[in-house]
Amino acid sequence: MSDLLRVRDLSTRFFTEKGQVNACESLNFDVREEEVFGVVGESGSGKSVAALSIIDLVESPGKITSGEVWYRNPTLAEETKSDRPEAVDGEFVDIRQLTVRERRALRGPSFSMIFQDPMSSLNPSITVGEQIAEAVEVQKRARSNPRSTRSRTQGYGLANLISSAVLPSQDYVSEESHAEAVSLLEQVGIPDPADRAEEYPHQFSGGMLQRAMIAQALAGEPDLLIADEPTTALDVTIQAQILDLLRDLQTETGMSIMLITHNLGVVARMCDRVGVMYAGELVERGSLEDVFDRPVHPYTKGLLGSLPDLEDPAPRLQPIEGNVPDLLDSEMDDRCYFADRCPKAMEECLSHPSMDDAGGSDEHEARCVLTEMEYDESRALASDRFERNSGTAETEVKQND
Ligand SMILES: Nc1ncnc2c1ncn2[C@@H]1O[C@H](COP(=O)(O)OP(=O)(O)OP(=O)(O)O)[C@@H](O)[C@H]1O
Ligand code: NI
Repeated sequence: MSDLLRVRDLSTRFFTEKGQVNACESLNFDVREEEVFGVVGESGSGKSVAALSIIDLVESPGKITSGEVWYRNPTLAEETKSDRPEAVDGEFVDIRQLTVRERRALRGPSFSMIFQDPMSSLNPSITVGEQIAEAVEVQKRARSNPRSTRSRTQGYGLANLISSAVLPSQDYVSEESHAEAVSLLEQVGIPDPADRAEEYPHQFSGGMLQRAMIAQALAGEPDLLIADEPTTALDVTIQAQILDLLRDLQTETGMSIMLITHNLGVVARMCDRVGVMYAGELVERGSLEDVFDRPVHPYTKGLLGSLPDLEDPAPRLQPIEGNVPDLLDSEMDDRCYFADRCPKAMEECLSHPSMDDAGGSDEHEARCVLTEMEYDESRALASDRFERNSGTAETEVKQND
């Protein structure tokens, strides 16, 4: 399969009172068409910020500070080529070079996102059917417009304007959109969809709400669905049902899914390829088999640790001693961020390891010196030695400032 998305050197920072937080540091990865790409890592490793950065939903004090997000869309590429050739590479468009409006217009028909908490996407005071019908309506305006992207922006803006300011939303949703909403509810496995469409979110169970949110996200027929811990809040049986649903929908629609999760059982069950994040960076990526059966990075190995049984949907990441650093730029030394927790840290780990980023989506890569050398016990960093070293490094940084 060819790539749908090529993320290059994407960095996102939060400018806080404590200082600059490097939440995502020069991310490089591809998402192929029709695949499920998993992103795993401990809490605070930057998974959600990475997702939000792709669809341009990072909020202040956060800011995308660099990088490119190349999205394969021949129509958009054709439209963009004439006035912004530098934003186009063959059938790919760097969405970071589009205007805010243009990027916003891609939400729905190109990218949509679902979250752990369905109520972050659903409005409690509007019936479920109505909300999904609105999403359908927005999409229809976009599609009916021949000059899709730029007009799509206007269509989307207009729909928003009408729904939010001029008319109550119920008035502009056509019968047809309503019928489509019902069929979407049916598609995501909601029984009696016509009746359930008339209900409000609070009348739905957790699993049904999750399905409704998925239906809403599908209304735009997105090329990429980003699912951020979509099943974490659900009990195990419902989790499995929702994951099966996502897998089935992926197959039916041919969309790609970027699945963010703590749960390695979920990754094993769902994903074709995996990226492992640590301290704002991708530290390993490759096919599910590469990463799970032949992990290179000690962090990945640590996560996989004593993973009991991949069939068991419950396993969580194994706790590794120590914590994810808090990603404050001033406190991040120029060395492997995992070194102080790593059982295989060596002298070489006192400089920051690189990862081969030019490699395409077929490559298995890890950000670790162990890709270049065998572990050598005589070069091991004793923990006191390590602390002394990192202390020195920090002092040096401060003196340079
Ligand atoms: N609004 C914000 N202001 C300041 N820092 C933030 C903000 N949002 C996220 N961060 C920081 O960015 C880093 C990455 O956070 P992110 O939410 O992406 O982690 P995550 O891997 O998704 O974790 P979790 O598994 O807990 O959801 C963290 O250090 C977090 O503190
Ligand atoms: Ni998160």
